[in-house]
Amino acid sequence: LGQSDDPPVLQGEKVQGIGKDVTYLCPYSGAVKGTLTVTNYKLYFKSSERESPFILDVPLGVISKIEKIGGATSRGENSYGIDLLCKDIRNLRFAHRQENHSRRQVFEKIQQYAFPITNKQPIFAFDLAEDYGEDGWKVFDPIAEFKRQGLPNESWRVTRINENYEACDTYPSLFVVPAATTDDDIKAVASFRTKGRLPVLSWIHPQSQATISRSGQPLVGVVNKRNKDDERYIQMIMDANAQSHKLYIMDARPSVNAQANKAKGGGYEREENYQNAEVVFLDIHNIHVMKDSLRKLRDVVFPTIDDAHWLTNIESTHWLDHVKQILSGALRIADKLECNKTSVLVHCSDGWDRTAQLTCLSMIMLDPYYRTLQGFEVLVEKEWLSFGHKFAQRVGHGEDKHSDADRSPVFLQFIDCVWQIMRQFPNAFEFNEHFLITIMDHLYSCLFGTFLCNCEQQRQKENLKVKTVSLWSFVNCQKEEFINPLYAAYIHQHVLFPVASMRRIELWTGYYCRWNPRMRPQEPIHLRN
Ligand SMILES: CCCC(=O)OC[C@@H](COP(=O)(O)O[C@@H]1[C@H](O)[C@H](OP(=O)(O)O)[C@@H](O)[C@H](O)[C@H]1O)OC(=O)CCC
Repeated sequence: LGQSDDPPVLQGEKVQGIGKDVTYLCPYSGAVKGTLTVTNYKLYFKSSERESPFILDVPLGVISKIEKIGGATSRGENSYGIDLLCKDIRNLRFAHRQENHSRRQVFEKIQQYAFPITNKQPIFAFDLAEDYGEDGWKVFDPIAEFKRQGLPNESWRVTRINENYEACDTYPSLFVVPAATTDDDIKAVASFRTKGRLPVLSWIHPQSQATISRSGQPLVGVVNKRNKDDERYIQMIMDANAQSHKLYIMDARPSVNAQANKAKGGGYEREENYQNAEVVFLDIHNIHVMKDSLRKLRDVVFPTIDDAHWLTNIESTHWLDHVKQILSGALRIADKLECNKTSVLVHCSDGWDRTAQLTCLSMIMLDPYYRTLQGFEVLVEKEWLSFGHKFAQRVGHGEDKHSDADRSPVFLQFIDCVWQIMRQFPNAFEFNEHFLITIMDHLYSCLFGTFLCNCEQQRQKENLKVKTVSLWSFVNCQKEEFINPLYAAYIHQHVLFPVASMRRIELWTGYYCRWNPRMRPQEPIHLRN
C-alpha cells in the first residue's frame, strides 16, 4: 500500500501539477527517485523507493531562477531536467526521463507559480485562508510604542502631517518630531532630504532623554547647498536633550561614497553649517557590495565545502567584515547614548537599508524590550516595514528578475547581526535561533503579507491587514517553538555591549550551511532515533 504522495496542503492551497518518476539530484545523498508535486504555494518532492521517505517541501517564493538542464540531444543519465536557484542559499536540481514530457508540464507550473507577479497573478499570501487564532497585525501600534517610550513629552510630539503620506510617501503615517517644530518646518526640512525622508525619532533613552533619530541624506549636491530649516531642525533635535550640547551625525557610508553621492544631488552635512554637530562615517558598503559578498559566500558553502580552504574562502567573501562593520557602527551609536548621554542622527544615502540596520541593532543593545519576542516583532514592524525598507524590491517577491541590481540581502545581514549578539549573550534574548530562521524563511515564502510591498502607504493600498495573514499570527500561536530556554530576563535589563571584533564574529552556519548534513554534528549512530 503506497503512502499517498499528495502533499499536506494549507487552506487555499491546491495541487496544480504532478511529475511522476522524477529524480531529485541531492548533492549529498545522490539521486533520489520520487514524485514532484507543484501547488500554488510550494513544490513537494517525496521519494518512492526509500524505506524512510525523503521529502522536500519548498515554498515557490524562495525560487530566484529556473534553468533547464540538457535538451533533446542530451543522452546522459539524469542530464535532462531543471535547476532551481534559491534565495535561501541552495540549488535544487531535478532530472526527468526524456521520454515522458512531464518536464514541460511541471516546469511550466513551477514557472507559473514561482513568479506570480511576472505572470500577472496574485501572490499566494492573498489566497491563504488559514486561521491561526492570533492576529499578528495587532502586534504593532505606533501610538502604543511611542507611549511605551514615554512619548509624547514636553520635548517631542507625534505629528499627523503625514497621515495621507503627503510629507513623505515612504515614511509611516505617524512619526515623532521635536515639539518645537511646526508642520511648515517639517515640510521645509523634508524638501532638503532625499525622497523627503527628514530626520525623525526612532528611540529615546528613558533616563537621559538622549535620542536616536534617522533620515535620508541631505540634498547638498556638488554646489554645497545648505538649508537653514534643516540646520535649525538638527539644532532642535539637540536642544530636545537638555543635558548635552552635541549631536553626532552617524553617516553609515564610506566617506568616498558620501562624496560620490553629491554628484547625484546628495551628500552629507558640512560641520561649519551644523554647529555642535560632529559627522562620523561608519564605512558600511552599499547594497551592491553586499549582494556580491553573499553570492561569494554562497559559492563557498553550497553545495560542498572545501575543508582545506574553508577559512581563506570565508575571508575572501568579506561577508564577516561587513557584519563586523555594521555591529561596530551600532555599538558606537549605543555608546554615545548610554555613556555620553548624547543624541545621534543616523543616515546613509536613502536611509532605508543601512540606517534600519543601525537603528535596530543599537536599540536591541540599549532596550531589553526589543530582545523579547513581541518587542522584536514591534522593532521589525517599526524600523524596517513602517520606515519603508523596500522588501519587495530587495527580495524580488514573485518576480522572474534574478539579476535585478536592486536585490540585496540587507535584511538577512541584519538578522545575521542579531544572531551574532545572541551568541555573545545567550540568555539576554527571549527568542531563539529558530525564530530568526523562521523569519528568513517567510521573508521569501510569500505565505504571509508581512514582507510584501515597499512601504506603509503601499501596504495600506493593498489592504494587507484584511487580505493576508501576518507572519506574527503564525509565530504567536505557537510561541513555545520560538522561546529561548536560557532566557533570563531579570539579569538582562541593561545595555548589551557586544564585542565587534573579528575574533568574536562567527559564520552563522546554522543558516548558511543548514542544507549540508555534514555540517550538522551527528548523534553517534546508535543514538540516532
Ligand atoms: C558618479 C555618480 C555618483 C553615484 O552614482 O552615486 C550613487 C552612489 C550610490 O549610493 P550608494 O550609497 O553607494 O548606494 C545606495 C545605497 O546602497 C542605498 O541604501 P542605503 O539606504 O543604505 O543608503 C540604496 O537604497 C541605493 O539603491 C544605493 O544606490 O554610488 C556610489 O556612491 C558608488 C561610489 C563608489
